[in-house]
Amino acid sequence: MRRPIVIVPACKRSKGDHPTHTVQTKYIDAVVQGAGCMPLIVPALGGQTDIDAVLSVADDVMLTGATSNVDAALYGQAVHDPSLPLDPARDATTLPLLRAAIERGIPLFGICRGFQEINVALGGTLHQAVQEVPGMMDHRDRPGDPLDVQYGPAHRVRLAEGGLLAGLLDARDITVNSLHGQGVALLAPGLTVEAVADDGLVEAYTVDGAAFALAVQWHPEWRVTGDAVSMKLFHAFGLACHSYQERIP
Ligand SMILES: N[C@@H](CCC(=O)NCCCC(=O)O)C(=O)O
Repeated sequence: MRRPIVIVPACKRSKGDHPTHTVQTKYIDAVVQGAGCMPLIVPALGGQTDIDAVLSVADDVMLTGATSNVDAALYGQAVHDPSLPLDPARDATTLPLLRAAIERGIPLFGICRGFQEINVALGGTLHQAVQEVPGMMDHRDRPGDPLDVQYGPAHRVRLAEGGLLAGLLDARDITVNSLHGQGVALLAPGLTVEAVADDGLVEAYTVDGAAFALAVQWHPEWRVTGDAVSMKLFHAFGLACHSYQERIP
């Protein structure tokens, strides 16, 4: 049997003078080495995307992280810091795509920006600058640090008792990396919290009623094969893809 196909929507960003559609290699490698699946990159075509065509070949959808922010207009707010990058082409691709995937029961895995996209797509909102919210930690990385430091352990998250993650990881809490300035403010209806940081920020959730629809604010794709927790997450994700593939001819 062929490997399950994981749809990975790209970011649209300029490389010099040329607009490009890009996905970071670590996400692609994690799908192959962590989940045992075949990634299929989909360009950020926005409204030109034929969602039926894309999902007709999908056994899963994985939404990656990105330095760009989800446009605050999508949850009814003005952009707080206009100096930070946006990616409207990605927003216009991923939000309708993930809604359709959820409606069809296609497994979904969101990471960082992907975690934020799902929340916004389903009616939630974001803190645009978590570090400016009284009582909240600064969840950002320092771009000048070496990557090993940026993606290194940053803070504890407490896993929801009886939740998917607590069962999957057989743990009450784990330490995660942290590279985000935005975060969940209002959790969308139909999402169940799976993990929270010590400052109360939601760090993971699942979509109610879905066979597998998990989103995490941290980065389990980072050097996935060297991290037991990350491998458990991607292995579970891969099993969900195989189950979906076997269920749908
Ligand atoms: N821009 C959002 C999301 C942050 C995010 O996805 N960070 C990771 C970027 C690099 C990578 O993909 O590893 C925010 O700041 O909250």
